[in-house]
Amino acid sequence: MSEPILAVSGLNARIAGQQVVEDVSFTVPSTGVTALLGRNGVGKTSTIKAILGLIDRTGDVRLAGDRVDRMPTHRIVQRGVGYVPEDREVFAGLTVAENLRLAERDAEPRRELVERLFPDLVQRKAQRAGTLSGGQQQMVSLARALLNDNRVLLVDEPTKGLAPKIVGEVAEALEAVADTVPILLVEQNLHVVRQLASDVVVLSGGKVVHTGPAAEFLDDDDLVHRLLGVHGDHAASDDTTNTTTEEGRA
Ligand SMILES: Nc1ncnc2c1ncn2[C@@H]1O[C@H](COP(=O)(O)OP(=O)(O)OP(=O)(O)O)[C@@H](O)[C@H]1O
Repeated sequence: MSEPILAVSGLNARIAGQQVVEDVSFTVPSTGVTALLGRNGVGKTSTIKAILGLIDRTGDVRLAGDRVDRMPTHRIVQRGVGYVPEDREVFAGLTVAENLRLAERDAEPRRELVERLFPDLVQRKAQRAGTLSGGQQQMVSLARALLNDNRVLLVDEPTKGLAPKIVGEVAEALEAVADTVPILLVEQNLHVVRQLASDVVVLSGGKVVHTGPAAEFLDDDDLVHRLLGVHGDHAASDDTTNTTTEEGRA
């Protein structure tokens, strides 16, 4: 197997004096989607922020074998770690085109690729981003990360709060994006995990409690229920597939 694009080892992070990431170790293969799963508040977002140096952390983080854990965030981003944050963070008062232009870091941004994957954004380039739907804002956020020649994308809950039809559209876009760059994906919707992910890393209480192939994990209903508090994605009812429901919200 080729070298992982991202290797996290013994990662620890604290927020406001509380340890939110504890001795976390996992790898992200150089192709495909790796899903970072867990109930609400287990430290998924904090793990991503710790990798990026957005919160204080200790531990070993390697990008294609090179240590990046002592670098400030902007250097890590320059090295090719793209971040699509949970709240999308589009500039509401700027147009779609302006939002995209601001994100261009490389001398030769991949505009054709973005236009091919997000034709709707081309149609809406003069529209102010604040007037877009949640799904469209998510596309802007993904497109911004894709403009640059990133080596890995960290994508945090891209389908959160979106209507089911739009969830499908965002998942399709992610699938196309994943053909061009490996992704570490925080995702609560297990249908989306099933569709996209080859591997899963499951957190509980800031620690890794399971890693392995995605299909194997999702097929193990008892394990899914124990670790996520929901039933697997092949269970009968749709509303049992999102870990923000049921005990997952505890
Ligand atoms: N700014 C903050 N101040 C204090 N505590 C925080 C802050 N951000 C996160 N936490 C705490 O850190 C822990 C981990 O939060 P984190 O957002 O990483 O979890 P998560 O798994 O991403 O959750 P969710 O699924 O709800 O997004 C939680 O206990 C949370 O309450």
